[in-house]
Amino acid sequence: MVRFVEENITTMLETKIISNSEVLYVGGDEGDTSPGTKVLQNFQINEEGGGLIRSWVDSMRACSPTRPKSFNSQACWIKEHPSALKMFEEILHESEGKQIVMFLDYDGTLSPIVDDPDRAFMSKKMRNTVRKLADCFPTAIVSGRCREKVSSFVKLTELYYAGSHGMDIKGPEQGSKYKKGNQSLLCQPATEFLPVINEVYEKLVEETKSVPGAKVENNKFCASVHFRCVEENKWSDLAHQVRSVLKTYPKLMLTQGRKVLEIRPIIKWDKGKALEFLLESLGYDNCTDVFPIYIGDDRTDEDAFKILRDKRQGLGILVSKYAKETNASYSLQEPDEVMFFLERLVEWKQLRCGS
Ligand SMILES: O=P(O)(O)OC[C@H]1O[C@H](O[C@H]2O[C@H](CO)[C@@H](O)[C@H](O)[C@H]2O)[C@H](O)[C@@H](O)[C@@H]1O
Repeated sequence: MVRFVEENITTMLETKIISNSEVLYVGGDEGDTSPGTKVLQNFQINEEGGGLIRSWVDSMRACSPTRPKSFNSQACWIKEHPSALKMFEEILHESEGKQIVMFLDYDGTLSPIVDDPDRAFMSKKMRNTVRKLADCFPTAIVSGRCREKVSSFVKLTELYYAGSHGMDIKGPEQGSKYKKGNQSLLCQPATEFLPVINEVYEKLVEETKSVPGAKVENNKFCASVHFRCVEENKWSDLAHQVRSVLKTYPKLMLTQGRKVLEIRPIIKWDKGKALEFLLESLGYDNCTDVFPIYIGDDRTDEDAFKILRDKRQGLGILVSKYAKETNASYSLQEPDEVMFFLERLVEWKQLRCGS
C-alpha cells in the first residue's frame, strides 16, 4: 500500500471543519477487486507501460457493458440485484419508521447517456418528479460534473448538490424544508488543487486535440477525458496521451467511468464521503432511524453504495441493463425506471401524509 500525504488540504466550511487527516488519501490494497472507484496512482503511471493502458481501457469498457455476458449470468445477477420497482413493497418495509434521505447521481441516472456531455439534458417530467421528491424527502444530487453545471441542468434550488465527485458540496439556496438552521453549507476539500486541475485541463486539451472525437471537460476539482466519440481503435492512443500528461503530476490520480477517464486530486474524498458528510450536515450522523437511498449508474457511485452496505444502512440501487460488479442491493434498468421508482416513493409519502 502506498500512502500519499498531502500537507495543506484546505476545507472551506461554514458549518464544519474537516481536519487534514480526514482527507489524506490512502491508496487501495493491491489486488483489491471490490467494485469501488478503481484508483490508478502516479507511481503506477510512471512505471508501467502498455499493460497499464490496456487495463485503463478494459476498466472503462467494463463500466458500460453493451450486452449480457450470458443468459445465465444475467439471470443470476438479477436474482442478486432485483429490480427496485419489483421490490418496492420490501423496500418500504425496510424503511419503516425511518427518515428516507435521497441521493441521486445525474448522468445515466436522471438523464440518459448521450454523445455530447454538454447536451445531457434532463426531461421536464424527470425535473417535476425530482421537485416533488425533494418536497417529500431531503434530496441531494451527487455528480462527477462541476456543481454549477449539474445544477444548471437540474434547475432546482431546493436540492443539495455535490459536484466534482463530492469535492464541491453546497446546501440548498432556497425552498428546502430540510435545510438545517440559517447557515449556508459549503464543503470544498480540494480547493488547493484548483490551479493544478486547470493547468492539467489546458494540457489535456492541447495534447488530445489530434484525436478525432476526444473531448476534455473541466469539472472544476477534477477533469474528464471523454472517449465516447473516439473510434475504439484509437482508445489506446488517447489513453497514452492522458498518461503522458499525468505522469508529471504526482498529486493527481486517475479513475474510470463510462467511456471516460477522470483526473482527480489524491485525497481521500469521494461520493461515499460526500454521502456521509451530507447525512451529518442534515443531522443524521450516528442515527439508526435514517434510511439513505442512493441511486447511481457508474463506478464512482460504488463508493457510496459501499458505505451503505458496510454500515448496513439504507440501500444502493444501480442503474444498469446488464450485469455489473456492484455493491448496490437493487437495480433499475434506465433513467425512465428511476423516474417511476421516484414517482412511487412520492405517491407513497403523499398518501401517508394525506396530502
Ligand atoms: O457522476 P455523474 O453525474 O454520473 O457524472 C459522471 C460523468 O458524467 C458525464 O459523462 C457521462 O455522461 C455523458 C453524457 O451522457 C456521456 O457522453 C459520457 O460518455 C459519460 O461518461 C460527464 O460529462 C462527466 O464529466 C462526468 O464525470
